Amino acid sequence: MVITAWKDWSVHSVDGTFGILFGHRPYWWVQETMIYPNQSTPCLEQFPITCETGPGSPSGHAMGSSCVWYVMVTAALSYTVGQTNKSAVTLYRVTWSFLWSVFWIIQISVCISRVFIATHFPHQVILGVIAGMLVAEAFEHTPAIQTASLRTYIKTNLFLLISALSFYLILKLIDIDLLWSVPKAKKWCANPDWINIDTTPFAGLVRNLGALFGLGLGINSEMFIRSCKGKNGYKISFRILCIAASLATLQLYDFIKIPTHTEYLFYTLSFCKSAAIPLTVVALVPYCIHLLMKPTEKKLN
Ligand SMILES: O=P(O)(O)OC[C@H]1O[C@@H](O)[C@H](O)[C@@H](O)[C@@H]1O
Repeated sequence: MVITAWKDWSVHSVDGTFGILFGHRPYWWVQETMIYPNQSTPCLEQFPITCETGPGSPSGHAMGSSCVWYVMVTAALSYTVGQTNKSAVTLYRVTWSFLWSVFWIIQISVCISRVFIATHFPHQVILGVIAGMLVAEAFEHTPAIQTASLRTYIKTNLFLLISALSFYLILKLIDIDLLWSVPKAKKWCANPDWINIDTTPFAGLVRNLGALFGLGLGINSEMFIRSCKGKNGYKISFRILCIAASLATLQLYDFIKIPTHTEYLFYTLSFCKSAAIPLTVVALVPYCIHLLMKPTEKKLN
C-alpha cells in the first residue's frame, strides 16, 4: 500500500516529500494530499513504531544502520588487506563477499521494515542508506576524532548546538517552522500513546550532542589512556574482553527509562544517558578489564 501511495506521490506531488527536513511520511501524507477523491484514500496500517514525529527524508534509521555497519565492515576488511599470498587473497575475497552480503541484507531489511510500517517512502530509505555510507566514509578519513582534545569536543558541541538553534530561530523569523512535522504526526497518528518525544528532532540533536561529549570525555580520560593506550590495548584478548563486556553493559542502559513528563528534564537526562554510553565503552569498561588483567599478569611473572 505504501508503494501505491508512493507511485501516486511521484506522479502528482511536487510538495517537498523529497526535501531534506521537509519530507512527508506516508502515514500522514495520504491523509492530507488532495489527489485521492471521495474516500479513496489508501488505508495505511499503523504500528506502535509508525508515529515518528520528525521529517521523513532521509530516513534516520536507514542512515544510522548503514553508517554503523559500513564502519564495522570496512574495519573488519582492513585486517585482511595487504597480504599477497594466494590463500590470503582467496580469504580476503570470501570475507569481502560475506561481509558485504551481510551488510546489504541488513540494510534492505531495515529499509523494507521502515516502508512497511508507513514511516517512509522508498526513496527516503534509499537516501538514508547512501547518506549513512557517505558519513561513515567521511569520518573514517578524519582520524582527528580519535585524538582531539576535550576542549575541541566541547567547542564542537557548542558550535553544533548554537548553529542548530540559530538555524531554527532564523527560519522561525521568516515563518518557516522546522518542527512542522510534529503537529502532523500528532494529528494523524492512530494512537496518541504511539507519539514519542524520543523521536522529535530536538531529542535527536540532544542525543547526538551527548554522545559526542561522552566520546570526548572518554578518549581524554586517564582511564582510556591507561587501558587502551597502554600495553594491553594491543592485545587481542583485551580487545575481545572489552567487546564482550561492553555489549553486556550496554544492555543495562536499555533498562534506564527516562521520564518524559517534563521536557527539560527529559532533554537533560537524555544528554547524560547518551554521554554515559560512549564513556562506558571507551573508558570505564576497558579500565575495569585492564585492572582485572593486571593481577593475572603479575602472577604469570
Ligand atoms: O527517519 P526515521 O527512520 O523514522 O528515523 C527517525 C529517527 O532517526 C534517528 O536518527 C534519530 O536519532 C531519532 O530521534 C529519530 O526518531
